Amino acid sequence: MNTLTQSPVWQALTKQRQQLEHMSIAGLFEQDPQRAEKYTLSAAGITLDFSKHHINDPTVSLLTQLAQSRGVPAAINAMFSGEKLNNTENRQVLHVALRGDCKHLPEQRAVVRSALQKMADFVNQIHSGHWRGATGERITDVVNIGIGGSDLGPKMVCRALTPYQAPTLSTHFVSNVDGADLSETLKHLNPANTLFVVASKTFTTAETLTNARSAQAWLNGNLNDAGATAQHFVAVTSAIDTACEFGIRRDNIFPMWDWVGGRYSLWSAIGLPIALACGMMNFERLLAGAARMDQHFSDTAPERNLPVIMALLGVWYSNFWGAQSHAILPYDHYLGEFTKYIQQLDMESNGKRVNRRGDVVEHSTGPVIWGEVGTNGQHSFHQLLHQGSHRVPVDFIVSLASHHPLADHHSQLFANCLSQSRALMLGKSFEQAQAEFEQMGFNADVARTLAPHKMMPGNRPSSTLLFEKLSPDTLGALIALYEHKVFVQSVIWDINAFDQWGVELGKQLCNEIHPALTGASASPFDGSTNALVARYQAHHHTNK
Ligand SMILES: O=P(O)(O)OC[C@H]1O[C@H](O)[C@H](O)[C@@H](O)[C@@H]1O
Repeated sequence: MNTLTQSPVWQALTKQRQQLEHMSIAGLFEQDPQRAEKYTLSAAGITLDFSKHHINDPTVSLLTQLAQSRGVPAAINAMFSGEKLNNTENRQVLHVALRGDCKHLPEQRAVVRSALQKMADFVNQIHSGHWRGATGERITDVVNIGIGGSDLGPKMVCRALTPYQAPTLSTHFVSNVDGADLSETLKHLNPANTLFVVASKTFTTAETLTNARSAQAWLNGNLNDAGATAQHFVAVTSAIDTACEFGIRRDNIFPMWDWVGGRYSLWSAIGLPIALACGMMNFERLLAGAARMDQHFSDTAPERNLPVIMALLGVWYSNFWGAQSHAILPYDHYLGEFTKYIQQLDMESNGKRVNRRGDVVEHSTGPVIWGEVGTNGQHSFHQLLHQGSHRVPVDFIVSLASHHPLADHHSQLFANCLSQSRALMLGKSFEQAQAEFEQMGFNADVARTLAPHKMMPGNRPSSTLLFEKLSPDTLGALIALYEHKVFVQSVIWDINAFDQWGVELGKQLCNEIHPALTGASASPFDGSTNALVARYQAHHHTNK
């Protein structure tokens, strides 16, 4: 069998790139008046305009052929049927069962339904004030202690759904082992009104356990009650016995399963802070929005399939245009944590260098994901997007209506978003730049000298994702869209998107270095590490 890069479709795409290199995106619009309409798709309340890309009909046709030839439709079917796609950990990949009917997965649906009921009962107890802290007071603050997938998803969604939050309950997120994170959070809180959610699929993550122990000491110390954990701590984990050993009551433990990956888990009880903050009804709307995107993904042909198209565009730029990064720029204050969330989703899933059989791949895989909300980024890194030497495809994300129709803020925001994608595409010619300098009063020689600095090459690609208003349903669909995009790319690259062995070595080494810092063990490391350990020891010795 041909390797991926030797396959006829790959070779044809390489030729396509050579042809399109000489055509500007703006020129493609002139050639085809139907272009915007043709390259716009909608599903589950989300519209994707992918017309501002280096593509034409033959490109789209070849890219969808690539998806077919790599078995994307069969892989989608395999995921929804519960096949063990996570081959290195021998696990199913069933985050879709957390939010859809999945009639053929009755076992998973039954446990999911019972977990949702347990969440609903708990949310009701907290909201109604039936659940009280150890001193009899109501809970007013929830602190989620978790990291990675047990933090980024619920944190991102809670911020995104701020307009849906109940005013009587505040949510806080502590993830970093840096004591500043926990201390800065707790200093504003009253232990009598505080509930901790310890979120850890494995219940072995060092940062989470360290933070949870310190939170427990703060609670018990302040309430002068060694038994306060029972009313102030709940856990979400698949390691129920370990959580019990920590002191959390078995009744107060919400389940997780090995068929849900950490970075795909916000739909499970890991989403408890979302349900507490926004109510169970809004949590279920989030699930329903994701389920609508799941249905579109599983039922739609590749050329009309939003996640597949987004995945193929990513492959097109990573593998054929040499793009090493991808910017995600939400023009939405509430999506302030969205790019960080997608960073874990994409980079932990597709940041791999071997295929499913362990052979080193001969092409690039997942890009560096980065970005920030607009318009803030415009006054920071957009300079590089417009004139830098890197090729960075962009996703712009924007809503038609704001939760805050304040004067003309939203029309300004929307106009800025459209201006950026247009500026990236059109650029500014040398002549335009020179003429602008002459209009400013510079003579022709000076204007010519300055013009290269103002000139912008343009022809830089972007997609625009549009929806009516940021609601739980829309957000659910948007997240599911990116999940599936990442999955499709992994299928095309033949990598396992569901393990993360690359994070393990750092953890192992930390277990060796940490005791050396306190002198509890020797320091047999490399010269640099030994010297840095010695500096740490010297500092702590002299400051004793
Ligand atoms: O939920 P936990 O088991 O505590 O895991 C938290 C996180 O840490 C790990 O190191 C992985 O890199 C992440 O994928 C995971 O989400």
